Amino acid sequence: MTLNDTWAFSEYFSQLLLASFIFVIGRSSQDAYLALHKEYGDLVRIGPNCVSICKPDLIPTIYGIGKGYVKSDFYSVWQNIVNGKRVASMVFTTDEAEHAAMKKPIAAAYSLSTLKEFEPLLDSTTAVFLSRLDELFVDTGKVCDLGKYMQWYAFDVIGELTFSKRLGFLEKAQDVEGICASVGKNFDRCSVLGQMPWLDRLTYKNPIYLRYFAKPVSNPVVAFGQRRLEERLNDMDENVQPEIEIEDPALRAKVLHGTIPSKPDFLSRFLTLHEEQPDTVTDSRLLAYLFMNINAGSDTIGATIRAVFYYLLKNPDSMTELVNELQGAHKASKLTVPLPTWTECQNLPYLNAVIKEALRLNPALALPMERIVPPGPGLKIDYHTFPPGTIVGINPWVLHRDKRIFGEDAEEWQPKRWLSKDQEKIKYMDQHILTFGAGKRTCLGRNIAMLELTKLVPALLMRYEMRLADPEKEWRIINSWVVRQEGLDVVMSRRSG
Ligand code: HEM
Repeated sequence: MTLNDTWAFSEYFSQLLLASFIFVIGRSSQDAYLALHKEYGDLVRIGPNCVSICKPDLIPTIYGIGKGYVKSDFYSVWQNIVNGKRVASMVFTTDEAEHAAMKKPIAAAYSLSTLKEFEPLLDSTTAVFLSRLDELFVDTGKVCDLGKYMQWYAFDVIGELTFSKRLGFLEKAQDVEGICASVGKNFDRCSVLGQMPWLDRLTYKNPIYLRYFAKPVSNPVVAFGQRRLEERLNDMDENVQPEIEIEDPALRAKVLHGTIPSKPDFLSRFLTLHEEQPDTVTDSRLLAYLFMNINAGSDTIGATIRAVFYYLLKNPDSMTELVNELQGAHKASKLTVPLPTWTECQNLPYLNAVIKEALRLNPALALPMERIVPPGPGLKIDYHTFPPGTIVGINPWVLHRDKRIFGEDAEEWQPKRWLSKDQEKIKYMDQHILTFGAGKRTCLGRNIAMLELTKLVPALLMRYEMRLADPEKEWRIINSWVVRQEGLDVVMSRRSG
């Protein structure tokens, strides 16, 4: 079959079946996209006006700054409704001017230099996490659904960073106010509607529905942020998370209680901006910032930590190599236990390679990141020209398995690829990592994510030996744009020495 034939075939296929809609409803679209690209090549038409692209060297063209490719209506579907009006968070606005206005005041709060200030907040939640794992699983020998706890950890961290309070997931060992379920439902619904945005305009964003039936705040996650905001404004911050007994004094010393006004959490930063620039940081934008943190910074982190541990547990050699590195560093007084510092963690090559490999094989957002071809000559790839208005996107899950970029073992877990002596090769691979997006719309929370991942993995591995409860069992991946993996059941014990 020639490229023209395959293109025609996939065109026919997409028209007939509305391919992307069907893949996404099936919840395993990452496999469907991979299979289609293997069969039909670099360009696969997945909807009447939509093309999935998997080809090296195209990231700068589609996502590069100043190239004019804007986000498609896939993103509009995720915009929330507050009091009958659309309120887009930064992730989901398709309007570049609005995006710039939203980003400018808050960008510094997410910068690398601010990171250090977040460490005590992060350590506080990690101390609670370890203490809960000790109590609930190590002391009892019960099997731990580590995936579930990792998601709760991620929620509590973002609560601690945003509101200076853990949201109580770990303390209560439950989904507080059903917020995980709400975030999950929102991903489930919007990932499907995003394939046919007109369906969203016809239903949830229909003016009649909005006028007569919609709740004042459409999304429970926004309502959740609103309640936390009101608590802060009414000085009702304390005592939200139940106090738990923490036996280990080294962990107890790290746990922060209640709100100290000088603590640099996101909410206090946003409130200061709200006071200083009320016309820019309006009431609704303030809520959008809170929603953005909870929505963008919880499930994505949970999915990535789960992947790190899944691959380590499935690859015992890799686990041993990492534990040896950590123990060696600890013996040389270069790694603090129970909670290592960010600076220490950055100096551990195998740890960083493991995290990079998990981010490559398991990008937390696994659908094409859709952009619209701008006015002008169109997008020319090989002998195809896609006219302005065509929706194009690269799916990180597929690109990260491309052998032309990552080599013959592209589909395998191989952290050592990141430790190659060939710096050019590493640079080329790095240029093709899309886990955090690319260009102007790159993930704003990337530094926080790396801080969280890089500190948590050694903290857990220095404390516990872990094994899969059933080594033969595979996890289940549910793809609702964010990938949610189920079935990471582990048995854990305290590591000796
Ligand atoms: C491992 C964790 C994370 C992953 C894999 C991830 C991934 C991504 C990706 C792929 C995008 C771009 C989406 C697109 O262009 O379609 C994005 C955007 C964004 N992310 Fe993250 N993210 C993570 C953690 C976080 C955290 C912790 C926060 C905040 C606390 C955050 C906040 C944002 C924001 C605000 C944007 C929009 C940026 C913009 O449009 O300017 N993310 N993220």
